[in-house]
Amino acid sequence: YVANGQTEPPTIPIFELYKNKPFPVGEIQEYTQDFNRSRITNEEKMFLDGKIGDTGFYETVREASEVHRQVRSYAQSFIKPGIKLIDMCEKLEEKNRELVQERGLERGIGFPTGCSINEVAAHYTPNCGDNTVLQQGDVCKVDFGTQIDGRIIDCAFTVAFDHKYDNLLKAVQEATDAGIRNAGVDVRLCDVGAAVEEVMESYEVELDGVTYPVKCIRNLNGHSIGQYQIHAGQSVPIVDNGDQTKMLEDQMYAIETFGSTGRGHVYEEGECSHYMKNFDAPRVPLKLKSAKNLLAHVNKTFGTLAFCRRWLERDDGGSFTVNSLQGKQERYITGLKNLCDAGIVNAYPPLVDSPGAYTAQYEHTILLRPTCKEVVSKGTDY
Ligand SMILES: O=S(=O)(c1cccs1)N(Cc1ccc(F)cc1)Cc1ncn[nH]1
Ligand SMILES: [Mn+2]
Ligand SMILES: [Mn+2]
Repeated sequence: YVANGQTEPPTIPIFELYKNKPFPVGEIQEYTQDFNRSRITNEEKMFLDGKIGDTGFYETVREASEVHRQVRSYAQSFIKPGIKLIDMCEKLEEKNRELVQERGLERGIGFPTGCSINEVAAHYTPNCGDNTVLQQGDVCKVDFGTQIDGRIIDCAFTVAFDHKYDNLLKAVQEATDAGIRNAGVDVRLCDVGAAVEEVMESYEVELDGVTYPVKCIRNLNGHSIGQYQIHAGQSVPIVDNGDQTKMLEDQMYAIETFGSTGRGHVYEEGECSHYMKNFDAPRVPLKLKSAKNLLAHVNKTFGTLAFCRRWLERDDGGSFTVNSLQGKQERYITGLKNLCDAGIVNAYPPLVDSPGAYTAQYEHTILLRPTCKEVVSKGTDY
């Protein structure tokens, strides 16, 4: 059937769906603290906002957000115990490509589909050959991105099938919402962290007879987002870390919080799947032919967007070897290590709390517009 023009499951690209209509506006929040913003009049704020609007920036971000909402709604219908994580990611990514009407670097997937499980908090997506299956008792963080013109929507939610985790998920959803409410132009980053921490640590969760306080994972944070740059330099803490840096007007932010029943601290651990070119990569001469070929492929296919090993094996993958006798996997592993050692590509290994811990995440992308705060990725689900 068709609901407001879209099929079920969704198959019509969002651009087509809104052919001559404006894309849906995100959730609008007024700024609470009006620090030195009173230095500019409302007329000036509206003028600035209108100028940005005229560039098409808001329409671009709102289109990508609607793609994200429809992709995650479809994903929520098939993310069930027994599904192979690799199939889950590929099905979600295929729909993401379809609804954004993928076109090279102009529009497509923003970064790898994270599906980190239990004590793994972030940056896990299966590499080829990983046959991990989602289980009934798992807590899975689904974190994926959609980008148009390099404007990346970074938005994530947690899936758990056992209601024993309800309080953990509620703590994190409320903490992320508190972070979003406290964000604003000229707001100090540490004050956002403090607001998150206060909400998160007001929750506890009872699992199998043991009661755990929900802890913020203090070394994970949200971040500013730039064009084709998922992390644009500012980190938004989820605890009060004393960072007096102020949030910026006209800046996009990912506000994400993580709750844990474990240490509340993650380490980089396990096989890496997530990689991304250093935004300010040095131009160094490469000796290895496979590295040279791989870098050419990365520049063409991903640019400065994050990618994962699985995507290097997609049939549009270039030829990274001198001899094609090597299997697909070996073809790029050596080259990839060479690019990382040369400081051209950074590796982002899984971020893991203590064994037996359960971690949850919620994340939205927000715009600090001159006139208001817009939670562009807000949906009816979260
Ligand atoms: O942890 S981050 O590296 C970070 C750096 C400084 C502050 S937050 N990171 C950005 C990123 C890095 C590599 C990726 F492949 C994808 C994303 C946050 C994030 N991961 C998923 N969603 N949001
Ligand atoms: Mn994310
Ligand atoms: Mn993020």
